[in-house]
Amino acid sequence: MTGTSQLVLRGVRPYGEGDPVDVLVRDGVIAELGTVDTGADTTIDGNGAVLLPGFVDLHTHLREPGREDTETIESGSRAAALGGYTAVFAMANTTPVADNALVTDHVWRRGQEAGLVDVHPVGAVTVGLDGEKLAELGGMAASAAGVRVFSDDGHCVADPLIMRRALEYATALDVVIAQHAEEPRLTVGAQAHEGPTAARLGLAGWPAFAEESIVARDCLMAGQLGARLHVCHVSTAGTVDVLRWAKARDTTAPGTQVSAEVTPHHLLLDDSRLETFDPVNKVNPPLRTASDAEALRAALAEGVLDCVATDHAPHAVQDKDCEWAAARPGMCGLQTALSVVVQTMVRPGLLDWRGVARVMSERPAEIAGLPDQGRPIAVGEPATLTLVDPDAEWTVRGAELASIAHNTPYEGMVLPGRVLATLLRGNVTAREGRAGR
Ligand SMILES: NC(=O)N[C@@H](CC(=O)O)C(=O)O
Ligand SMILES: [Zn+2]
Ligand SMILES: [Zn+2]
Repeated sequence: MTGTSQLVLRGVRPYGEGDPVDVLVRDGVIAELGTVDTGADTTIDGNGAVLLPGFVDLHTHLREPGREDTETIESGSRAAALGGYTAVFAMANTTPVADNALVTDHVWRRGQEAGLVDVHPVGAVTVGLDGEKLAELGGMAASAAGVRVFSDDGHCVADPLIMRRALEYATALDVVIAQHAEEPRLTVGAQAHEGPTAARLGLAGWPAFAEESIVARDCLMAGQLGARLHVCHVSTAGTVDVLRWAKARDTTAPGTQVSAEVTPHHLLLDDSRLETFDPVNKVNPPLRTASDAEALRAALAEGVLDCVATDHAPHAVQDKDCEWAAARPGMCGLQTALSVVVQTMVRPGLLDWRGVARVMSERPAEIAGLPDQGRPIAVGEPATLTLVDPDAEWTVRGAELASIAHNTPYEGMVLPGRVLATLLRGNVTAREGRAGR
């Protein structure tokens, strides 16, 4: 599908607003918006579908290098394009760990070769994710990949002095530290959200305050150091309270010091799903209570939570289809994220399509400092776009997803909202359920 110099989207509604218009794309850029009489090499009929800026995922696990049996940069890129994404941030917990420029440049280059989505490597904060020695953040930031986000995700940067140093380096380099907030001393052997459900099922608890205490500590440090902190996969109502407080006391431009993401699964699911003991529901941080999920939805609508990030975490059958305690935490999310957002936020009236553009595209692009993503839909802007049928419903089938692993907690669920097409700088990267160029 590549090589198209001129393409028309017919009858689409930017941000779901107003009457349908046509969009002429020439050489990767939006050339006309309105009624387009020009012919084109490719025409996509929108039939009134919603046009949004391409989605940006700040948190995805692509598993290459090391676990290509579960996901590769190529297969994950297909899943991303099909999910409406035009940029993803690939977490550093690979084998080898992405804690140096050799690995991050490799990930970047493989992403460019696949060419379906911009794959931005996340650099590790500490060598080997061991939490003890800072990685060479400057080397990764200055390399071809130009790493802008650093995280030990999968692990918490628990040592406060290491975290302090990381925040200081991040300020000097103008990059962001994304923290997986989990006080490890409070989650030894933890299997599920600490509460009545875990107690009844006999699963060791992962208390809410193991997350909240780290978020509070890190917000205090970021505030006093003037550093930028991004909080990964917020899962509790208490963390929302801490973030609301931290954002209110930010004396620089609001929202510059601390930002936060929420996953689709923490918006939709809760720990009542654990009754079946199906490890497909095992994830880190764990599914919390229904009232936590409600607080997360309200906070996303309010802006206390900045964006949605998938934490797409593919795992092999043998690592998921086993007894609960032995199963790896994590769930696939790239192809279902938009639908879960439509289900939990758009249908109940918590977000309109402008709001979806904000939480799925504009804010994540801002947080990571991507200049050409999350842009307005306007003449002269890059044609990096996602076309969504808001009324379509579909049944999730793990086996039909583009990821190599199939661990989805939404198996058999009927979800609303479907990605019709994804464009990356004018190239059609997904269309009618097929990814490619
Ligand atoms: N979320 C998860 O449950 N798992 C992630 C690691 C992480 O995001 O902490 C993974 O790499 O599988
Ligand atoms: Zn994590
Ligand atoms: Zn993760």
